Amino acid sequence: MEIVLQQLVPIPLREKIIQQRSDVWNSDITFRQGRFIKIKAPSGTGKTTLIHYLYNIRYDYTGTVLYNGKPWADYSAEELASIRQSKVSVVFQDLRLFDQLTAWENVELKRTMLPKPYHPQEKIKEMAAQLGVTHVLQQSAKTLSYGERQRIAIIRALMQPFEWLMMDEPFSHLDDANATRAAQLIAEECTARKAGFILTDLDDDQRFTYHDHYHL
Ligand SMILES: Nc1ncnc2c1ncn2[C@@H]1O[C@H](COP(=O)(O)OP(=O)(O)OP(=O)(O)O)[C@@H](O)[C@H]1O
Repeated sequence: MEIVLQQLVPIPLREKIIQQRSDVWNSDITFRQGRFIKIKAPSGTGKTTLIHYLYNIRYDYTGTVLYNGKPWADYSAEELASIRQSKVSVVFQDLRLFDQLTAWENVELKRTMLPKPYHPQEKIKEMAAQLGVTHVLQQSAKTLSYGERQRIAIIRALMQPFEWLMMDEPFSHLDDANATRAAQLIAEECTARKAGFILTDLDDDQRFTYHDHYHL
């Protein structure tokens, strides 16, 4: 199980990329399941763009992204929906919580997407306690601080089964202690599923033992 990038170049960034060296853009690389992969890049070099290509919600690129040997473009809408329910989970930089729902409802919605949930409901409480967000679970998501929203988005992403977990600067608004606890939880969940983990960040991140490092 792998994700392969072949000569991927974002059309809006084409000029910039041609002038600079990148491990990812305009290269052939393979992300393998089970590995922890760090993608480091300064602001504005395309971390969010890359995550959107890997999750197949943005298509303004040349080159190819192959998921398990098949280009994203060749998957049907039904196949893509199924992949997002059980194979690929994501924490976007803008988190994308449903503001009109409570934090709990945001997580529960994801947990119950499949008829047979991956985690029991008690797991939400357990993870919320670990990440110090028990007291906000019944609050509407729009009233949460950004750091609380980040922790809820992380818990939400861990509720579904997945072979790949992608996170775009997931700790940007967390203090060190909470980031460390979140990283521990993420690593445990990825290891239990033998999943691949892709994290983008501005800095060197010491919270995971990465197998692969790339500079965007
Ligand atoms: N649809 C678009 N059209 C034109 N330019 C775009 C488009 N989307 C992104 N860009 C530009 O591409 C560059 C990379 O954007 P992106 O959000 O992927 O960067 P990033 O590395 O995630 O940045 P940050 O660390 O600040 O979040 C930016 O200069 C942005 O302005």
